[in-house]
Amino acid sequence: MVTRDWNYDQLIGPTPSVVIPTTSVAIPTTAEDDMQKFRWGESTESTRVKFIYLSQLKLRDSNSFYTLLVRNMSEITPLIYTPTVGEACVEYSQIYRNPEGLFVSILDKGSISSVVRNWPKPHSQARITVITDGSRILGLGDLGVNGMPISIGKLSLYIAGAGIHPDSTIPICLDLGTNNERNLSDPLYLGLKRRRSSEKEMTEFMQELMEALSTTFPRLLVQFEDFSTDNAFKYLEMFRHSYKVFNDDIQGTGGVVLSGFTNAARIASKDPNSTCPNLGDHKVLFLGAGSAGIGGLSEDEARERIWTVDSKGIVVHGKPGLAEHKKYFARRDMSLNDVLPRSLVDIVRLIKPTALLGLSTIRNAFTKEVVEAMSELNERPIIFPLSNPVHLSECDYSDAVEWSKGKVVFASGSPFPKYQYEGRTYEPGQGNNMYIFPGLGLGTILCHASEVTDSMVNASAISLADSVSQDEKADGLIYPRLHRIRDISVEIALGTIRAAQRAGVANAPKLTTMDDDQLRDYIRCKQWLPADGTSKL
Ligand SMILES: NC(=O)C1=CN([C@@H]2O[C@H](COP(=O)(O)OP(=O)(O)OC[C@H]3O[C@@H](n4cnc5c(N)ncnc54)[C@H](O)[C@@H]3O)[C@@H](O)[C@H]2O)C=CC1
Ligand SMILES: CC(=O)C(=O)O
Ligand SMILES: [Mg+2]
Repeated sequence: MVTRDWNYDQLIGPTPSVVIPTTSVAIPTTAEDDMQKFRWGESTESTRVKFIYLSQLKLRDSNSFYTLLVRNMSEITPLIYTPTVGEACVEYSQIYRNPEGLFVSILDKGSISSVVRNWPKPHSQARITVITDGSRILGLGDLGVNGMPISIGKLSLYIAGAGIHPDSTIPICLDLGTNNERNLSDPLYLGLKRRRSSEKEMTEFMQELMEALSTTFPRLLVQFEDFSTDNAFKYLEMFRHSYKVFNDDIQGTGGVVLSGFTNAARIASKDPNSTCPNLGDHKVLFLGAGSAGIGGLSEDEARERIWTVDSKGIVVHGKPGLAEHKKYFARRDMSLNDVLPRSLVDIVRLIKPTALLGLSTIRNAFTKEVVEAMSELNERPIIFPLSNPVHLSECDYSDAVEWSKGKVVFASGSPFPKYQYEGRTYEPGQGNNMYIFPGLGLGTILCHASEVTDSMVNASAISLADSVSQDEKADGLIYPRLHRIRDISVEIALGTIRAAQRAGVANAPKLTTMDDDQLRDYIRCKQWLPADGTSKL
């Protein structure tokens, strides 16, 4: 007999009654306690139960759920998004309780249109879908249909962080098979027990899917999420000029990294208020050359200042079999015949970067030696371990502070707690695309953009960088605090709309006649708030 691992009986029962006070709501343990548990990704039974509880609350009383989320973004986000969502994905077939999104299977090929038409909410209201094929969920690899909570979690952030109406969102997970042996042999696995489709079959499927979605939901913006790197680049290129689509891991991550790096460079230049830090003084080393490491930074000047390192060492031009997406940043000033260092610390000593960014999924890749080498080279070393979830982070915040003696300018993909060092409290940044996609999506939707251009992504990054307040700057932050996400999303949407207008892809003429303050007000009044429950988007 097949048994499920956990006893969830306590979670079944009447609708949880949650009283929403006018001030912040306390969850059973303190956020600080939870943050300690998230350290090293030790997602406890307690955080899992909270994930399930919150999912159930959303289904039964979505108004209370979103009120709780909007009023407690910093505390609740780690429970519905990284790191807890990673654990939820791994265990999704075990903890599955109710349908929350749309599964489209390779077996539906030929009749995808009739499947998407089953979506039970009004089709004319659909505005945004997050689609994953589950092939690279965070840094956890191929999880197949267990990737559904990623689409759900990202859309919860659209709703709470940008003010998109819940009924305008469609979480989608594609079932194209899985190459994950654990799933294939798990009797409870919810997806197809077959290996992933061939490239040809998948491409035909994707073409049919995009056609079906755009016909059924004419105003839908598509966010591709957590596709394996080869497919992430391939389908973005294939569809970006014919449908409203962007790839969060390539473009959203590019935007959030550019934004955080710009502010970090301001700090490193000792002028946090400078409008234009001299980025030409910087050298950036990326550990990880996948979709997240390569995306978004395609300026010619930037190419000279960027080195990428993959599992085989520094990525050098002319290497036989080099993946297409790695070629752009492959170094031309190094040759395959050079004897190049292999260890990261030796690479750091050779290149002397001002910034070290991790998108490698290698836990603890930024060792004490590496951080010390960065600190010897730089007065304010910029170190961003961006891999998710927490237990795959290249470096822990407390270690980065200790090893750099408090000099580090730090942002991680998943949240770390503040850290006390020599009588001072240090606060980390969270360099996660969750800061970009809600505002980028909101702006794209509001101006009826026909496509998402690189200039719109760049504008979203600049708006995010400029959103850091004077107080936040005084505290050494390079990203705004998360509780301000709705206001930040307004600024990002504004930047996105203006860029869409300049690029000639916006289709809402009345927005062009508004000045920036009028446009801000317009965006704000379009944001859905759980309390009033009205449909605005
Ligand atoms: N903070 C954020 O907003 C985001 C973070 N990510 C995270 O970035 C990570 C990578 O994502 P993708 O680029 O899509 O994955 P990927 O699997 O395509 O790329 C991983 C890269 O790391 C390299 N790598 C693996 N082992 C290595 C080693 N021992 N030494 C050096 N390099 C090594 C690989 O060669 C590859 O280039 C994931 O953990 C993901 O969660 C992804 C998107 C956004
Ligand atoms: C944050 C995100 O999109 C990722 O880790 O894949
Ligand atoms: Mg992602």
